[in-house]
Amino acid sequence: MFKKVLEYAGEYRRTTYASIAVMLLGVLMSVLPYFSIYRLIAPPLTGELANPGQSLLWAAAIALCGVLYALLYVKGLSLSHRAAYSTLRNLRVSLQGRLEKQPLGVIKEKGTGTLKKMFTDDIDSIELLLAHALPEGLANVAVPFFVFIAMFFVDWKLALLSLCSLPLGLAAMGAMYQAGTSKVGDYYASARKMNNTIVEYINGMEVVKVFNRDGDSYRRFEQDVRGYRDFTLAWYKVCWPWMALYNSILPCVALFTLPVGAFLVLKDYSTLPDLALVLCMSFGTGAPLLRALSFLAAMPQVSYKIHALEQLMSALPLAQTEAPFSGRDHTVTFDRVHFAYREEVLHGISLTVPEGSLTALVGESGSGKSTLAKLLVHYYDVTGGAIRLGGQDLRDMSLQALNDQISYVSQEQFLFNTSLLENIRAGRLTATDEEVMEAARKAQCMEFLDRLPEGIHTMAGDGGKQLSGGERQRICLARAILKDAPVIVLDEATASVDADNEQYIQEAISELCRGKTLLVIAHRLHTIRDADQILVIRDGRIAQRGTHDLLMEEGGPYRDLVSAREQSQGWNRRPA
Ligand SMILES: Nc1ncnc2c1ncn2[C@@H]1O[C@H](COP(=O)(O)OP(=O)(O)OP(=O)(O)O)[C@@H](O)[C@H]1O
Repeated sequence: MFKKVLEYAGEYRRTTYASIAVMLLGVLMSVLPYFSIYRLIAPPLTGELANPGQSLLWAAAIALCGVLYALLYVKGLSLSHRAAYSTLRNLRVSLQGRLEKQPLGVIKEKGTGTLKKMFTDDIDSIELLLAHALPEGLANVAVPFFVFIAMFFVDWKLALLSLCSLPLGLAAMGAMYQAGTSKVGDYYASARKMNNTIVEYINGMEVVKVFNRDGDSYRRFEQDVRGYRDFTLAWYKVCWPWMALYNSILPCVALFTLPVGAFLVLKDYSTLPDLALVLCMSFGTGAPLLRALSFLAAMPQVSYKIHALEQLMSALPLAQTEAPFSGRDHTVTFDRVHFAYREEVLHGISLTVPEGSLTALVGESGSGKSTLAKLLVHYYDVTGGAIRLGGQDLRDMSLQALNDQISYVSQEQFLFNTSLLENIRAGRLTATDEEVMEAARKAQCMEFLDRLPEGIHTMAGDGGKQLSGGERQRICLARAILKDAPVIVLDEATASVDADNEQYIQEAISELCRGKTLLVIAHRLHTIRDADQILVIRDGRIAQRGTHDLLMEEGGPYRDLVSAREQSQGWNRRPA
């Protein structure tokens, strides 16, 4: 466990070792006074006359050790914390680097709560390991270890007696570990669940209020918070008895030494001064052992978190190379593509979107349309087959190279809490203010930007909450227009917007799509009547393909879909 974490210490590994050395000296200073005490009480035991000068010297040594212990302890802690927090920083940067290489879809599935917990709380908990358990724990175990060895040179029988409590204490500690490990998984899972629920509860508050789901939502919240409490208590409950046992047995190094040692002295197997010395040494080891133990209780939890972090870090990265895009054109090809989240949802999809053409995907909810779009923008790796852009497999180019060629306009429109100008500029960071304004104009944003007090310099608010859904959509379209990628993947918004907004959005989309290779997930069928090709997706397979006229004439799933939509929303809309 220490080794794994120390790999991230980098240049601070030496600082960690220095902190261990300083702590070792510190703990030694906390044990030496017991030797001085022995020197103070030894003369009467050996029948020597006490020397006041020497006694004063031993007393001064006790005080000096106390001062040195405090100084070394502070220095050791300052070194260990410097090393620990630098290692935590390295861990966070490394985790971010690994996550960046993993498929975006996989990252999103983990949930904001879980990821936030890993980045903050879980990594923070490793501080206990690096700043305390490693330097303090090690020093507090090492010094008693050497003291026990020294005891053997004094009197091996008495030394053995003072070690007698160790096996009992260690057995109790082992039992605690075993019991704790069996529960820590449940505890950790419940913490993760609670985190995700809290994040979801906060994010979904608006929906909860609108649909009067306060009761339901609160019940789930309450249930997961209660679950966390129950699992935590269950975990503590199995650990507490063993903790109490080893905490009381282990430091009692005089448990056997005092009664049995006195018997040995009476029987002349040992001497009184040796017994006094061994007892002093034993008492000296009690406090460091207790301190070392205080860290042990948390170790199963820390170990579990390190394991979870390792798992996250070692998840398969997205298949990609460093190569730039070198496709011959921007024709998109799906070649017998299979894909599974857990169960397979796409079963051998083959399709071609010729450069400069519009292909529309239609189908019932859950048929696999969004998954196809996400695969094209490489949110996930296909589980079978291949997706090519201009003949080049997506896995044979870097994600950045692919991103330069494709704009994905999804239903989730995320705006950063910065100015609208900067939000649009995110499409092409090198764009001038004039170019951003031009993109905003093309995306029909001026209509609402002119109404805002600070125009395009208005702050978007947390997640773009200052704007209406339609306005947010247009800002995102402006971003895509500015990016000007040759391939556009458009997941049409299902959320209904008012007629004015819809007209603006359709105009922005037309501007964005002019002359591009287009894959559109169409929820409103009237918008794709002029598509070069319409694919009807059903249960992860292509059920029908052709133009609108051809498919209407042919009959089958497409015509059924059109009739169903006609019935539900009317067909008298203007084509895009
Ligand atoms: N992250 C995920 N994890 C597991 N299963 C998923 C995930 N996302 C989608 N699915 C499943 O994959 C199947 C296809 O989903 P997909 O979102 O591609 O359908 P869709 O046709 O785009 O639906 P809609 O029109 O409602 O957006 C569905 O059965 C869905 O439940």
